[in-house]
Amino acid sequence: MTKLMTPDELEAALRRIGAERYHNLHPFHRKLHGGGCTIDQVRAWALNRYCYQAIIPQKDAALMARCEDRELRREWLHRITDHDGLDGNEGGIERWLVLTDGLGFDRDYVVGRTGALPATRFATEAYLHWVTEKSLLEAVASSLTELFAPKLHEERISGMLEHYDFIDERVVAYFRKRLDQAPRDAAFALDYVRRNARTIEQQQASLRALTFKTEVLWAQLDALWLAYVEDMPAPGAWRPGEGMREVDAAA
Ligand SMILES: O=C(O)c1cc(C(=O)O)c2c(n1)C(=O)C(=O)c1cc(C(=O)O)[nH]c1-2
Repeated sequence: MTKLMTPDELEAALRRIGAERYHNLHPFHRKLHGGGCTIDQVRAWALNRYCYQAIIPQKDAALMARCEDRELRREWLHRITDHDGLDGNEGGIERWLVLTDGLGFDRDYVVGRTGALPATRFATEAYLHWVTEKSLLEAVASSLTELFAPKLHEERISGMLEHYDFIDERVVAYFRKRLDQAPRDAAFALDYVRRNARTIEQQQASLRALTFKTEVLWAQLDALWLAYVEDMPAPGAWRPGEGMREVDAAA
């Protein structure tokens, strides 16, 4: 029978979900970080992943819109500016576009998302809907995949710099920045869930939220694999050569 957990037991159960389900385990990531991707597979990944980047500040705004606790809003606010930028800070979305620039994409094509796989759009939109519709606790818990992100980002930075001559420091800047941002955000969210999941139902809902989020991430990589490793892109999805800046397309 499910029993009430102590905060430490709850944290251990959350971390187990990460150990078993986080997308660092996905074969596409192993291929990407190990140097096994072609430049077009890296392009497909960066183009699709833009959809995730774009939805993050929207889901953070949705979370804040339903939040009556001023302290929580104050703490959550910087997540939006981390991505959208403010004043002198260019923001994570801009840094992501530096990555897609480095891969030769036309910015309007990336931002327009018309070349993204349908499954990528559905998965990222599902995250926004989840945060909009579920309890605040579940919305916060769904961000906890970030507990596991820094290790993955480190692997990505070193693996991609080592294996691909088209990747340099400028284009991995997005991930370097997340190495500072993600641990701070994840520590806050973890503490929030530890303190606020006080009933069996709340604890189980928090675990389900984190599981759901690992599925949002996993489904995106399944779709990439099918489309660009197995060569089955959906009709209308990006094909190599499309959406490039003219100078790169001609090169
Ligand atoms: O590259 C990755 O594997 C990865 C994963 C995740 C994640 O685990 O959700 C995030 C990010 N990156 C990321 O860059 C990011 O800004 C971010 C925000 C969030 C969130 O749920 O609020 N997750 C993630």
